[in-house]
Amino acid sequence: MEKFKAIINNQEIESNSWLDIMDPTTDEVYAQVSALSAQEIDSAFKAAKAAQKKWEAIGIEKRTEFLIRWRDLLLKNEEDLATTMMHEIAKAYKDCLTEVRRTAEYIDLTISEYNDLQVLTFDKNSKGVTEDIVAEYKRIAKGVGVGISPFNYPINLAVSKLAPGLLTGNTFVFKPATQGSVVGIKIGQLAIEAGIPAGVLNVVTGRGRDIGDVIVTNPLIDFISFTGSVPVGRRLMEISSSKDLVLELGGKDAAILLDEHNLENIAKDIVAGAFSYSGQRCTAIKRVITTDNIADKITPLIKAEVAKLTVGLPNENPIITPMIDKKSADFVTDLINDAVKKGATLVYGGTRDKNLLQPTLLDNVTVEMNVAWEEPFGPVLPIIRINEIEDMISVANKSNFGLQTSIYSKDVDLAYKVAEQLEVGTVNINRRTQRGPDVLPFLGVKDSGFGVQGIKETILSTTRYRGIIIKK
Ligand SMILES: NC(=O)C1=CN([C@@H]2O[C@H](COP(=O)(O)OP(=O)(O)OC[C@H]3O[C@@H](n4cnc5c(N)ncnc54)[C@H](OP(=O)(O)O)[C@@H]3O)[C@@H](O)[C@H]2O)C=CC1
Ligand SMILES: O=C(O)[C@H](O)COP(=O)(O)O
Repeated sequence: MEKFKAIINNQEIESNSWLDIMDPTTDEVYAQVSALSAQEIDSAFKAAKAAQKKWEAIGIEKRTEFLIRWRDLLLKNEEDLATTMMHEIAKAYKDCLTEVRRTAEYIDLTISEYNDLQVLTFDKNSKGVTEDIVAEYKRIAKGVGVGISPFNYPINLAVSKLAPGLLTGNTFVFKPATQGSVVGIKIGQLAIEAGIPAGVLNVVTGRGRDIGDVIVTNPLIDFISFTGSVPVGRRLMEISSSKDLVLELGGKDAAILLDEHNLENIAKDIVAGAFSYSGQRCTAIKRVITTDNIADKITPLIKAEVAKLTVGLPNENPIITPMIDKKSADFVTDLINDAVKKGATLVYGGTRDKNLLQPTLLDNVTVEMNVAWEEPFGPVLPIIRINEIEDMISVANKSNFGLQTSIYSKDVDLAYKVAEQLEVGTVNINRRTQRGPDVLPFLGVKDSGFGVQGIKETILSTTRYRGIIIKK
């Protein structure tokens, strides 16, 4: 079995302990990665700190060249990266390839967005300035960043933190999810191959519950970008040494249907939004809210679409693949059982072979059922019947999450009015919930997050103004 070593200061670390990386499809150990000690993690921060000023000083043109070389290497190695990802997280191979390509595009867009950033200047002719001064405000690096990514997009949600921060002159200690660590180490190896200097990108591996506190309490941290679950996000807020945090956490995105227009296409959109990568996406549609009349019409259409979903192993490129682990699959099964026990109608699915769950559709879900509120992060979609728009908004807003919502209606003005009342980061009218296009700001409110991601926003959150004012 192959072993992959963590990378600190561009050196592979000869650690004494190893962490098993499972293949969720076979439930066998696929590889091992270093399980770093507290001392080794501390040395990663020292390396990042030592490298930062020099990395910033080499200038934007040089850093852009390094990033382009890194992007080229990601693409050159896309098959290997996609295959690794497929084994680590059981995502369909073609979706893994798409993720690598989306990541390469993310780097290109980061470079072009950075070029569009304006330097702020003021002088005695500027509004509100009475002194004879010339003032210039440039964005500069914050310093040493921590990037912590989740399992479900191991390349994209890593590079979307790292690329903007690296481009602007920061250095990083990057901790990939355990399932996703081999890919995390591989992108670190490719950064070395791209010539990115020692200490600029350090990849530390180990179980989050063992090394997480050690990472986030290091005194050398200037900012943290985390994507993952709510409990870990909350812990970071409590204990991190830096309070400069961007947190992208879970979601319970609703699709609210206001009328009967275009139901066949909406059913297709909802199913794509709910079930891709087996629902293991923060932006997946995780509940449908609509009236009795509309539900009577759309439920059979959604059922027909769900029945078409392909189910199988990731190398066969289906939509539904085995869930990331048994604990997660058990959680979804419990949600389904709880709902059925309390009177929900099992319209489709509900069966399971180990971690491979059939896509499951539940109708007549009520607010007493856990599946109405919990984030399953798995292939189950509840339909909640509510007849008044005010009550739909109220149930949508009662969730502790506030990531995104979809509203489907032929009356865009009405949909817009509803959108204005929803407590979420983003509302999509007549489109499914999703993160892209990546140039858009991406944010959650309430338990769904803190701060904003997206290409420009990440450039902003990994930099600060430095003002220089000259009195004439
Ligand atoms: N809003 C968004 O953009 C997104 C949100 N998510 C959310 O993430 C969750 C699923 O991802 P999952 O990977 O299971 O999330 P986790 O919160 O379990 O893990 C996320 C990352 O945090 C690490 N971690 C675990 N414990 C700690 C700790 N105490 N301190 C610091 N880091 C720690 C994990 O490492 P390890 O794997 O070693 O435990 C992993 O790298 C869902 O709730 C989902 O909604 C996912 C994607 C996008
Ligand atoms: O991690 C996630 O779930 C993503 O941020 C969602 O991205 P997507 O909407 O592009 O799948």
